[in-house]
Amino acid sequence: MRSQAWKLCGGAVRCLRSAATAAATGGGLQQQPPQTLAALQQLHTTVAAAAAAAGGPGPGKLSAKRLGLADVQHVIAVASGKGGVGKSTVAVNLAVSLAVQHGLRVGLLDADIHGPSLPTMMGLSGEPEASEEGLLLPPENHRVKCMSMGFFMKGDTPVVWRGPIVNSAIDRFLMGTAWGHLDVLVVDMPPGTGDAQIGLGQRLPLAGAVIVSTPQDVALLDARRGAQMFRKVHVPLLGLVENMAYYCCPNCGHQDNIFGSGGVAAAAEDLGVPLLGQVPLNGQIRHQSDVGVPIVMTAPDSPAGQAYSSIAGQVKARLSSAPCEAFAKQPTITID
Ligand SMILES: Nc1ncnc2c1ncn2[C@@H]1O[C@H](COP(=O)(O)OP(=O)(O)OP(=O)(O)O)[C@@H](O)[C@H]1O
Repeated sequence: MRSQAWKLCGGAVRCLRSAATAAATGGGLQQQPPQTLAALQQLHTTVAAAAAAAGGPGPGKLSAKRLGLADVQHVIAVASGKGGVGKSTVAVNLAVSLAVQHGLRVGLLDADIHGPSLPTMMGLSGEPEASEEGLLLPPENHRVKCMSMGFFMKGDTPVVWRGPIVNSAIDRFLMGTAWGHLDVLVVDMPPGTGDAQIGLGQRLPLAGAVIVSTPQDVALLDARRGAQMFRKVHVPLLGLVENMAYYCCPNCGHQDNIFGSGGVAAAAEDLGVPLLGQVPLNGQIRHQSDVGVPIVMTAPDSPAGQAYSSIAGQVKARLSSAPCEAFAKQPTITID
């Protein structure tokens, strides 16, 4: 029974590849709707059937304890209300720090289907292989297993899938990846607080969320909205991270709060959650992301490296104090 399920999943993997290829090479949904939609429909059918064959709750619902997530202890989200505030950079450095500095088994899922930056930031490229059982094998670097739509995209062609199809693809990456035994799976959420993010917050079996913001008022307002969104879907807030908190001139040492100061700490206090850390605005952070070696690997003792390590330590401590929170509510992923 079980092996049949895995074989069905192999079909799902092939379909995901062909759907991604259709989107990348043909310009996506608008140009090639029948192929892309058909591939995703097939993917839907095979994964749902696989769950049913593996003893899951039947077509329509996938238990989070099935398939690739079976041995994942905690899933956490790194989110931001506003785009471009450094959420992915925090997610990557948090994941690598948890693995390299704090000794955990870690995975990183890029849930940003439209702007996947994880392969570049983690120094990975090429299409993932499938396991004998048919699950995607996550490429690994810096001791972190990774999955991203970026692995399946060719060149600079955008993915033009819309809401439900994007949700489907994220669910398949979550369930259809052979994560193996992980202490923590970090999910880099797409930016914003719209339908997609609310849906993800409801569907993912989240143990908690880290919210990233810059100190700027417009970013903070959206960060507060993001925090409330997670509360509404009953996901605990692990804390806030202030990114680009200050700039320290490498020549004279003068420190400047370019985007303002104090706002993220005040928001954390209002929300009753910890301010996990303050990461400086620093050219090395950007450079290391661009070359695929996060700064926690190259300069762990720098102010930025220490900030990421401290954030990771607090997240680890919080997860250790609530070991089964992730699956306590037995979430399900609904396949429409
Ligand atoms: N602390 C920092 N210092 C310097 N550059 C940074 C810092 N944090 C992030 N960056 C840079 O800012 C840019 C945006 O960062 P990132 O992609 O992590 O943001 P994001 O919030 O995930 O964006 P998106 O909304 O597109 O998902 C990147 O070029 C990144 O290298």
